[in-house]
Amino acid sequence: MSTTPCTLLIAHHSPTRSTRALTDAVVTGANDDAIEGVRVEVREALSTSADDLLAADGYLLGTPANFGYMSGALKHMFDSTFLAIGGALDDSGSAASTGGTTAGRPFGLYVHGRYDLTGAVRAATSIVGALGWKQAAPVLEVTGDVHDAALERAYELGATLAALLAD
Ligand SMILES: Cc1cc2nc3c(=O)[nH]c(=O)nc-3n(C[C@H](O)[C@H](O)[C@H](O)COP(=O)(O)O)c2cc1C
Repeated sequence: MSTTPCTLLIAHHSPTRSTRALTDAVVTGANDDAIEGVRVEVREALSTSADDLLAADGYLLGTPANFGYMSGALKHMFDSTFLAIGGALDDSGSAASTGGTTAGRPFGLYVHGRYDLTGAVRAATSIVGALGWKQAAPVLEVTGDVHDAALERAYELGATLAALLAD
């Protein structure tokens, strides 16, 4: 008898060497040989669709901090899918808390920047909070050059989310 593997979707915007190195480490960790029964899907945020998000059981989101916010690419992903994946707006047009389609699914987040990640982390966690996603690991915040310690933490983040879905 075969069982359908859970899917971990890694949706990221990694336009530079620093962000790409973190994403590569996250992906490698998620594919750790010790973790079985999880399919890892990697998508550029700009080409991540609502169907991709709906089909996943958990999420890893990666973005640089740009102008005090998440990248435009990750923002675009949420702008273009939010309502289709269970999000809702209140009467003022603000994101409203919802128990929609993807509510309860686990997520992890990694953010790279040069000096201040606050706004990017707050924006991303606020949106997925409105979707009802559950934070499954501390946000990985990396400021400045990406050294081995950060890459190890990125690997651990990927492995943590994948292991959670394998359980
Ligand atoms: C237009 C622009 C805006 C940026 N805004 C921020 C920011 O608000 N906070 C921050 O920590 N870094 C900021 N950065 C730095 C980027 O986050 C950083 O370039 C990115 O994570 C990639 O890292 P790297 O340049 O070391 O490869 C910005 C960079 C650019 C080009």
